[in-house]
Amino acid sequence: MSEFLSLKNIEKRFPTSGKEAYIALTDVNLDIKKNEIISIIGHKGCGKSTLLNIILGLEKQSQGEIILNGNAVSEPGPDRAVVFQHGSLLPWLSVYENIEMAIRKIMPKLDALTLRERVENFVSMVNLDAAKDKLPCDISEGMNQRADIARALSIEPDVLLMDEPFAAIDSLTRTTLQELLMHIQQTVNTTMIIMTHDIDEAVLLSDRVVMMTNGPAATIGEILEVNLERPRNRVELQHDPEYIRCREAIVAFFYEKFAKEDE
Ligand SMILES: Nc1ncnc2c1ncn2[C@@H]1O[C@H](COP(=O)(O)OP(=O)(O)OP(=O)(O)O)[C@@H](O)[C@H]1O
Repeated sequence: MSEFLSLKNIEKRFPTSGKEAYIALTDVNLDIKKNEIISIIGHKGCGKSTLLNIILGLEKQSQGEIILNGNAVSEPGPDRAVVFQHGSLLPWLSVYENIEMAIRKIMPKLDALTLRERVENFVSMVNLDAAKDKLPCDISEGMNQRADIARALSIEPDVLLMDEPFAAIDSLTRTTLQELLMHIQQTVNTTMIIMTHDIDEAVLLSDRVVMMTNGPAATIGEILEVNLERPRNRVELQHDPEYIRCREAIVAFFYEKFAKEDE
């Protein structure tokens, strides 16, 4: 694995009504390898979404740079796809049409047969064959997230960014979605960056867990390697010493070193 996404000295300041700007992020440095799966975990307000928007090119950092495949990121591009907490499918298009439209935009020259095969392949990847002709409003929130993941992956991005993708989903469905994502991680070659609040989710899904300190001026506090083989089985992991070690390290970071009062 070679390093291909680097966050170098990222700082983000937001203007305020006063004289001083609000420093949301400072001195964020991270090298991510191709096909690596990273979770970024932190208390509310530590700047996860801000960092995600900077990597996507939707927000400009105040200092530093993001290098992807040797180039500085300055705007959004098809090499980065995103799944947000609340799905972002176009409500007037079916699941199939949403995925089809995403592919058409990036690969306008695909012939009709290849396009159809490609859409159906991604529909199947997230087990939505039976619901492919439904509108987003006629399927559950979990199915919307599955469709959104399929749509994001269908353009074959180099990096898939996910902003608390399962946070709005009930816990049993969330488990199913995490299982599905683990299966997808085994089948596609895409670097993934998952923003989350959920300790078990971070350990289960990731190769490394990046722990953010609290804001203002949040930064990376610790990085934890998760040395668990894949495929991973969540039930067996409950007794795995490495899983327990990772969990304890994250709990210690967030509840001892960087505890946060309820606001
Ligand atoms: N446009 C903005 N203007 C001013 N301050 C902002 C702006 N966007 C974010 N912030 C502040 O920057 C900090 C980081 O916000 P951000 O939304 O990135 O955190 P987060 O970790 O994603 O939070 P959450 O877990 O609640 O989604 C917060 O204190 C927030 O209030």
